[in-house]
Amino acid sequence: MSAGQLEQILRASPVMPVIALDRLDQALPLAEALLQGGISTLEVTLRTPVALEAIRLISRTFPKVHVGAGTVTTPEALRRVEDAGAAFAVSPGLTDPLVTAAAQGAIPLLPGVMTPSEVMRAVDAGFRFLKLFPAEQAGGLAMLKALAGPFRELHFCPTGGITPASAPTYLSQPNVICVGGSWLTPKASLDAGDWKVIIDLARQASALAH
Ligand SMILES: O=C(O)C(=O)C[C@H](O)[C@H](O)COP(=O)(O)O
Repeated sequence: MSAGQLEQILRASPVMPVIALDRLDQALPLAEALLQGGISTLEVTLRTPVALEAIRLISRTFPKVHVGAGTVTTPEALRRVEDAGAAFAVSPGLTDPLVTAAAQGAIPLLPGVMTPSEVMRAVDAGFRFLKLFPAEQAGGLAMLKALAGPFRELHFCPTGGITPASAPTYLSQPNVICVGGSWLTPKASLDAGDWKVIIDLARQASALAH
């Protein structure tokens, strides 16, 4: 696990698109559209059967893209995404087996937390970059402000319920390194192959200040 590597990846784009791909042929045009719009870090969730192949394809084709794997909940999933070429992994939470697997693995993990005790557990395990998930339900901005008191050295990527309207306020919080969201990749645009919509959404998102 390398915190420096993860920091560089998370700082690369203010918004990390959270992606669920239904078809493998969407992977490359989508990565290209996001890149054209200025977004170079993306999270392909393991929610669909083509996710692993999509990660493999994107990482081989676009060395400049930091392609991460989302919904990594088990050591086995972590090994599989590493083999597929993922640059990092994201989990909605954190378990003891995942802590062990991340420590032994070669790619950094961004674990999910939503309470102070979960934050403390993640810190004990050596993590400094955390995903606040589900961000809005966990208390959103007010929660992040409260966490900044006792946990000064931590950086969060809030994800879950964030919108283009709320993203700038989240990003203005000193303890927010980037935000995650699915709004950059609407299913209808993916299905229609409407890459222009996605380029525009990515342009707007990449123009947001960190
Ligand atoms: O599947 C996972 O592991 C996830 O990471 C969940 C995502 O973070 C949220 O589904 C994104 O939420 P929205 O932006 O509100 O759509």
